[in-house]
Amino acid sequence: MFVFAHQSSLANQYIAELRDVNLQKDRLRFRRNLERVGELMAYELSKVLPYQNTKVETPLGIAETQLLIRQPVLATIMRAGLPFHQGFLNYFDHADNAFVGAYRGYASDDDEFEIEMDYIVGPDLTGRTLILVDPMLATGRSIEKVYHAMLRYGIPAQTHIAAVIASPEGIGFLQERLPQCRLWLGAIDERLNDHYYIVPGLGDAGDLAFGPKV
Ligand SMILES: O=P(O)(O)OC[C@H]1O[C@H](OP(=O)(O)OP(=O)(O)O)[C@H](O)[C@@H]1O
Ligand SMILES: O=c1cc[nH]c(=O)[nH]1
Ligand SMILES: [Mg+2]
Repeated sequence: MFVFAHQSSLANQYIAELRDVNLQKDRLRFRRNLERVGELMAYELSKVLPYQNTKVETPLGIAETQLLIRQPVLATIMRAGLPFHQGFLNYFDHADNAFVGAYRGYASDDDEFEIEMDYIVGPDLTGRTLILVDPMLATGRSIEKVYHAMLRYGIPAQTHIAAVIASPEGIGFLQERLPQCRLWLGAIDERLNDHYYIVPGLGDAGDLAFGPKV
């Protein structure tokens, strides 16, 4: 498991700004910070992907380098995942992409919910590197449901899960249910509250990025 908060870097400043209740009023900055964390996390993740030796022709000769054998598939969950996804896509700029519409559906007045999923589109995943990106890993139920739904497009060679803020409960859930997936996290917080929100977390990432919904 990789965690930005376990080492010193600028990523922690961007995450601090995402959490800051005053800076959150600036939606553009909130979205851009999700994107910036996505960019930095994409770079860290790129270090464990397979590369091949390659030659590139310059105006003056031939340079030897290593390039990714194949670009990954980036998959995200709307809404909050969109700016984070864009950060990954800025760096994996030739990636293929998948999008999923999934959200917490509340049946009644209580806090219990089912993950509703009503839109999914993606490329053939057979043998690919799949990176599931969603800024909030709370209970882990959204990611788990989306991972299984994605398998209709084929079995990936490896799967990475990227989140900005995670709860210990969500991490434990995914480690039990999806032990084959590698986790890339910005920070691990204290706990979930009674509404299954991460504490201290940052609040509702989708609303902060795009505005309240009814
Ligand atoms: O780990 P979980 O308990 O499943 O919760 C995490 C989910 O909650 C958020 O989305 P939300 O349902 O708020 O939708 P939104 O992005 O449209 O606001 C977040 O982006 C995750 O998808
Ligand atoms: O803390 C949380 C949990 C789920 N979704 C969010 O946006 N925040
Ligand atoms: Mg939300």
